[in-house]
Amino acid sequence: MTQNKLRLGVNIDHVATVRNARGGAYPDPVRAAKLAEEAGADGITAHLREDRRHITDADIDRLMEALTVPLNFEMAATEEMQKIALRHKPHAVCIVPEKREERTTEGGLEVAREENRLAHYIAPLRDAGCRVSIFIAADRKQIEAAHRIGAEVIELHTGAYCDYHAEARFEDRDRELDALREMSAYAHSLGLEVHAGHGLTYDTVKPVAAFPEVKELNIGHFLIGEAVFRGLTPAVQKMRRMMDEARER
Ligand SMILES: CC(=O)[C@@H](O)[C@H](O)COP(=O)(O)O
Ligand SMILES: NCC(=O)COP(=O)(O)O
Repeated sequence: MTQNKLRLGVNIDHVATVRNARGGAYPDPVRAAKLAEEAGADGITAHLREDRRHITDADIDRLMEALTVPLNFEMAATEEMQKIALRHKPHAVCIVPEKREERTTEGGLEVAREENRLAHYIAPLRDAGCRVSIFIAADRKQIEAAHRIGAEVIELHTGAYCDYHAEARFEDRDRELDALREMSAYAHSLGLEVHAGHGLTYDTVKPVAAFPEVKELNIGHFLIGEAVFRGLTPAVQKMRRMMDEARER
């Protein structure tokens, strides 16, 4: 493994979405996580939403038992989630914004306006040995605030970049990509580890994977969708390959 290798975190939330459509145990997100591991994922990401619309508490218990790669536990900055994280002490905790009525995570966390609260919130997680990551927009003000509160990692929200690509709004897409590039370099210069994710696909992954400061991409919804057509193992393997190709250039 080279030092500049880009890690792939596979988010298995939407295996749970399909399972929950019928209320049973199938398909099992933990089985998907193990397959993703075997296919080359360097980590697994799961988002325990406050409304438990996909991943459940029992899924987190089982992932902690079953995984041999690190778990990146995404959660809102609530007291309930902090207790759960402190009970499990996953490798990484990624603090994300959550709105009950949203369809998916719409934006980045507002760190600058909540600096004091978030600094106190993440301190026990850090003390427990979790790497604390903050999911934010490519915005200098938010990056600086994440740095000041003591986060070790930021994850840049790539959703707008991917949406603009899908809508063929290429000027807007390229502007977003420039902001992601510039802010990855800036966050890295402050000593933050830089991750990125949300909405990435085979069509959008390479430009982001090519940023030398980015250490990890977290990708879920597209891979689970693609698994319907080609199977999860080939879907993950192809993403892994594309990330490596982008990095070699
Ligand atoms: C924070 C984030 O980007 C992921 O958690 C992703 O959004 C999957 O969860 P949802 O699809 O429920 O937003
Ligand atoms: N943090 C981003 C993530 O985990 C995956 O997002 P998506 O690929 O499911 O949109």
